[in-house]
Amino acid sequence: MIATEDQARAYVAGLCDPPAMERLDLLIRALAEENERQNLVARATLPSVWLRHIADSAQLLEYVPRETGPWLDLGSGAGLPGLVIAAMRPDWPVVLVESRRKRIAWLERMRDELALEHCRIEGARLENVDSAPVGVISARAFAPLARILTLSSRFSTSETLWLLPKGRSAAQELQELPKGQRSLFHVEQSRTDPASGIIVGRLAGRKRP
Ligand SMILES: C[S@@+](CC[C@H](N)C(=O)[O-])C[C@H]1O[C@@H](n2cnc3c(N)ncnc32)[C@H](O)[C@@H]1O
Repeated sequence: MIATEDQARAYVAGLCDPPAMERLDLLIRALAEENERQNLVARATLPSVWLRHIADSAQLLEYVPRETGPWLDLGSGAGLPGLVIAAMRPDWPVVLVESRRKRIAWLERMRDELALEHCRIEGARLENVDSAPVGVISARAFAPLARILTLSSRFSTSETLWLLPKGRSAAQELQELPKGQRSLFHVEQSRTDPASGIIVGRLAGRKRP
């Protein structure tokens, strides 16, 4: 389990190269500044930003050993986990969906400052984003599991990997799914919080067109 800021930074450094760590350092500095203008993350979490936000996001890469098609991050907000993934894997196509105007502006600015050419911001409600098959769907603190699946299944094929950090409600939310869907997912323990879970799985049936 990763428990301290030093451990979190070392863990993330093990998952990316030194230029990516420089991008993350820049992102963290900008996040602290921008958080004075808009509430991107809870202020109390900033002293443990590596643990609570960066490593918490970066751990999703352990489930994605190589690029498998666009990574779609729903309700990116501050850029968690999507912008962190894009900063660590700048060659991968990453799409950040966010509907709030100030957050869209923040994500666009960071995409430009970090020179993330393969990162695209969809500044719209997810419901209005055109369907296209993706390799990974992530969503942190976006919506209840059943609603995420209802809103986002149109982006998924049988090969799409769903990575849904769910905090302490992971097992409960999974239990509430209809049995057929429930069996497609399981809960992995978060590396940054022993009580938190990440719902991981693939939907059956739809082949990539
Ligand atoms: C609670 S925040 C979580 C942000 C980020 N994922 C994190 O973990 O810090 C949820 C975000 O989803 C965005 N959002 C909510 N509903 C949305 C929708 N239908 N389409 C696009 N974005 C949406 C909100 O504007 C907000 O920034």
